[in-house]
Amino acid sequence: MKEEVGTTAILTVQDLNKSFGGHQVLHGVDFALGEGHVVGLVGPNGAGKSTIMKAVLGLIPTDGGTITIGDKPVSITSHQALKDVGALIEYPGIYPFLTGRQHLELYAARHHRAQNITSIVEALGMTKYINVSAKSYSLGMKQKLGIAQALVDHPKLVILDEPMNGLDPQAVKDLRDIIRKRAADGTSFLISSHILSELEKVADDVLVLNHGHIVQESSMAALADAGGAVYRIATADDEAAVAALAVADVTVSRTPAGLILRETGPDVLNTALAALVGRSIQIRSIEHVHRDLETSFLDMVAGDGKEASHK
Ligand SMILES: Nc1ncnc2c1ncn2[C@@H]1O[C@H](COP(=O)(O)OP(=O)(O)OP(=O)(O)O)[C@@H](O)[C@H]1O
Repeated sequence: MKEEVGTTAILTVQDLNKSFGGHQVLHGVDFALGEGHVVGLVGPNGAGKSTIMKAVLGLIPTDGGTITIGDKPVSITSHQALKDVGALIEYPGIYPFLTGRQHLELYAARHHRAQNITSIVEALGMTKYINVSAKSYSLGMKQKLGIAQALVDHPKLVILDEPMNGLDPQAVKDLRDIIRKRAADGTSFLISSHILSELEKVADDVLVLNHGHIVQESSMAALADAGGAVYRIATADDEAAVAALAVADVTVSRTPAGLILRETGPDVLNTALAALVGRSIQIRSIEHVHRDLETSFLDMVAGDGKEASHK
């Protein structure tokens, strides 16, 4: 029978702090992950995503705060709670002379071992090479094996750090289907990814981390609805455009795809266009963009050097 998916927290992180040397990388991080929920952890490079995941897995010492899985604490010296946790952090641990199947046999401890292995191998499309030694695996094949290792034993909590790295589109879809199916059966997921469009398809909630602070914690739907309309403006000279907009008191985020303008008031778009036209800056295109995770994310981490924010 299908397990009932409730709101019980399977993972609770409270006031987590972490420094490396004198550099504090996590500042009072708090969040909870409910049973059957898929939470996306996003943030710029170096924001502290992997550090959170390593702390949750008891792989690194922390500088205060508590981590609880189920009702048991986790720390560098307390790993009992991790029995029911599957994880892929940074790079999959691969032994070149073992076959894929032999790897999975190391991780599949429970009843229905052979059946669990066959099922994850099929779900991730690994059947053709699962009996071949892993030294011949491509980057994507190794990544799939790492994901399979995390999932094969049907853990209650799964932590995946950049799981889509190196996966082809079919494998990305296969992974998405597995995550949604397992979540529907009560498995909880914490997933970091820079591929925000993919994360958006699979996560229920999102945590945005910036410089070690959680700057936003929201359901994916609420995030998409938050704020006003968003426009992407392509100009012939973005640098000059940013300067002209600053003079006009308009805030934009600068991205490789153009300037992202958020409609924070009724006249913002008109003011921006007037400022650009007034300085004879050629406008190549203007597009009303769907307010997705990417635009929300760019707004939230704006002001970090690449983005231009003027008041
Ligand atoms: N072992 C370590 N020793 C010293 N500094 C570290 C160590 N591990 C991480 N850091 C630092 O901690 C900060 C957070 O790193 P972390 O790997 O958690 O970021 P991230 O959000 O996962 O980044 P990315 O998106 O690039 O993977 C960075 O400034 C990083 O240099």
